Amino acid sequence: MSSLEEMKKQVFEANMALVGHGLVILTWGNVSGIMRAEGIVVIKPSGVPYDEMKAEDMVAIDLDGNKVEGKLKPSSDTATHLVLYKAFKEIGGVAHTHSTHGAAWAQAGMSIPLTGTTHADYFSDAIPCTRDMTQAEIEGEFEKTTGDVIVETFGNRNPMHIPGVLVKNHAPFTWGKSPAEAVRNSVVLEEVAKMGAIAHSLNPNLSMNDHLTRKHFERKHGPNAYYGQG
Ligand SMILES: O=C(CO)[C@@H](O)[C@@H](O)COP(=O)(O)O
Repeated sequence: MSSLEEMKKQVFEANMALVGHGLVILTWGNVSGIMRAEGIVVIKPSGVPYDEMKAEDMVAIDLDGNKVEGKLKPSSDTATHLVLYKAFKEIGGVAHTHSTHGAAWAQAGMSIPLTGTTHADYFSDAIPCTRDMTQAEIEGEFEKTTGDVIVETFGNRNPMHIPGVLVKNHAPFTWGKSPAEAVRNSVVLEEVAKMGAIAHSLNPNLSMNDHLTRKHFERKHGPNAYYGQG
């Protein structure tokens, strides 16, 4: 199996895992993976029902968005994925879902606060919500700008320490070292979004002390990983 065929298989399995975890319905969402040495991104085809999708349907594009292999049209979110790969050099996979609770926090325009150890095990801080896009941005290259606004939201923070974001009035994007890890982070994001929504409705004044957060995050990611030192 060539490295491209292997990546198409990985990306296909990751997209099917979105369905398996109940994170997408119809044709919503998408997962991609990057072959950095070859400068190729493999992504889900646009508008294809998951129950009709095959590994060979995955589309290969270069970092400028030009199709290099595949019969179908790449996902409509391709430009967003490409911005993230160019800005976040450590990531190997990107996932986008419209998972209910994550999309609800995005529609509310609220970051998911860090108030639980489940959250702290995977995200070292609140899961941020991006700012509003300007009218010019909305009317311009919307998908590329969606990526730009995500990158702007992170500033110089380590994206591997907060491997996900809520795009305001849209939905979550997550990433990781591989397509499978990006999907794992989408699963966690949806779970902590659900927990956060319930906790917030019970007590709007949620809090969590830094030491507990730091202990849990460093347990998973090693000493000094907290606050992006790792
Ligand atoms: O976010 C959206 C649309 O808002 C997309 O994820 C969703 O429609 C899936 O599009 P693709 O089938 O990947 O082109």
